[in-house]
Amino acid sequence: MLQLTQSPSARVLASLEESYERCRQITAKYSKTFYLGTRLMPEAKRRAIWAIYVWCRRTDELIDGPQSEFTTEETLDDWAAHLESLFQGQPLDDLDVALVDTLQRFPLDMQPFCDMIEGQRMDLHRSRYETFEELQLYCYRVAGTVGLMSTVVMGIDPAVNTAPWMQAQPLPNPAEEAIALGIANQLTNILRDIGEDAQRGRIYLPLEDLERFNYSEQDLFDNVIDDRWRALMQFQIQRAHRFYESAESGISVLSPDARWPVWSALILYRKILDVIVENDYDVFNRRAFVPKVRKALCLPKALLRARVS
Ligand SMILES: CC(C)=CCC/C(C)=C/CC/C(C)=C/CC/C(C)=C/[C@@H]1[C@@H](COP(=O)(O)OP(=O)(O)O)[C@]1(C)CC/C=C(\C)CC/C=C(\C)CCC=C(C)C
Ligand SMILES: Nc1ncnc2c1ncn2[C@@H]1O[C@H](COP(=O)(O)OP(=O)(O)OP(=O)(O)O)[C@@H](O)[C@H]1O
Ligand SMILES: [Mn+2]
Repeated sequence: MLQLTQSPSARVLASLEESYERCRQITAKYSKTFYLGTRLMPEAKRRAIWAIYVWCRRTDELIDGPQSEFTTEETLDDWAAHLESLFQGQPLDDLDVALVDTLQRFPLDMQPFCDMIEGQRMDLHRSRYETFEELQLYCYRVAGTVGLMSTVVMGIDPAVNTAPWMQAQPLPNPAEEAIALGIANQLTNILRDIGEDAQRGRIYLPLEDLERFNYSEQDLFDNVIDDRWRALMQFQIQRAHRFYESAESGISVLSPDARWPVWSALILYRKILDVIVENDYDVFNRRAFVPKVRKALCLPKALLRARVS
């Protein structure tokens, strides 16, 4: 049984190897898609992504996990203080050891980590979003931030800037594209989990969109699947596709050894949208997931995209 919550104690912390190994196991257990993506990366980068994954997962679990009923503003303040300690090079528990090492190896900025904690704070206070603009801020905080963190680890291809007249230019920074991919993933995640979230009284779909399609909150809680719902879902799915599209050009700026992993994660996570359509938009009674074999079949396509673009 993997444990995500740990209390600091006076005992000796895990070794670096043990800590990274636990991060690997947790990533493998919690996210088949992203774990698969990391398996395609060189060792040093994949280990760093596992360490970041675990910190993100632990942050998410404060709000979504089994202990979440005990999470308050203060819990998140403590978690932010814990984060500062990590950035000062001080691990407080076994899982921190890998992240502190990662922070020493890669020039990660603390801001996206803080922003993610603020995203979780939004979940503490609200269960509705009036407009897409409000939802987009939430998506940036809980997922766009992951794009920013991951980009630092994956690195930028120095060859992108090799023309003589460009030599004085700084390396390009595909931050917007990285954020767009995070938002696309989060929108997908929201669509997949509509039923589950409704059971917790949560609606992430912007209320302005529900209104536009003349579909009420009560319809959603009653799991009504009709033409209004299908049209509303098509609209949401199209929006997510647009974010995936705007992320694509950023991948060719990344270090070549990161392109296949990111294309794979993009294609596989995006496929969840296709499965929702195949399930006739029933996100209430069926969980949209991409079967293992179908995932494997996508990998050559991702490799091709990574090579040609
Ligand atoms: C292959 C690769 C680089 C992956 C990055 C893996 C990573 C560090 C993921 C962290 C995920 C995490 C636990 C975030 C906490 C908040 C949260 C839960 C966000 C949702 C993830 C869903 O994960 P999952 O399907 O396991 O969720 P369930 O528990 O099943 O509900 C999110 C949907 C956000 C994921 C966002 C990303 C992975 C960012 C993607 C962007 C990049 C990798 C940047 C690429 C760069 C350019 C230039 C395009
Ligand atoms: N149809 C399903 N019904 C119920 N539970 C499922 C179903 N499909 C998957 N699960 C379980 O739900 C959890 C999350 O499923 P999911 O398909 O999202 O896998 P994942 O590991 O999170 O991968 P991904 O990164 O692709 O989201 C997994 O533990 C999985 O065993
Ligand atoms: Mn998942």
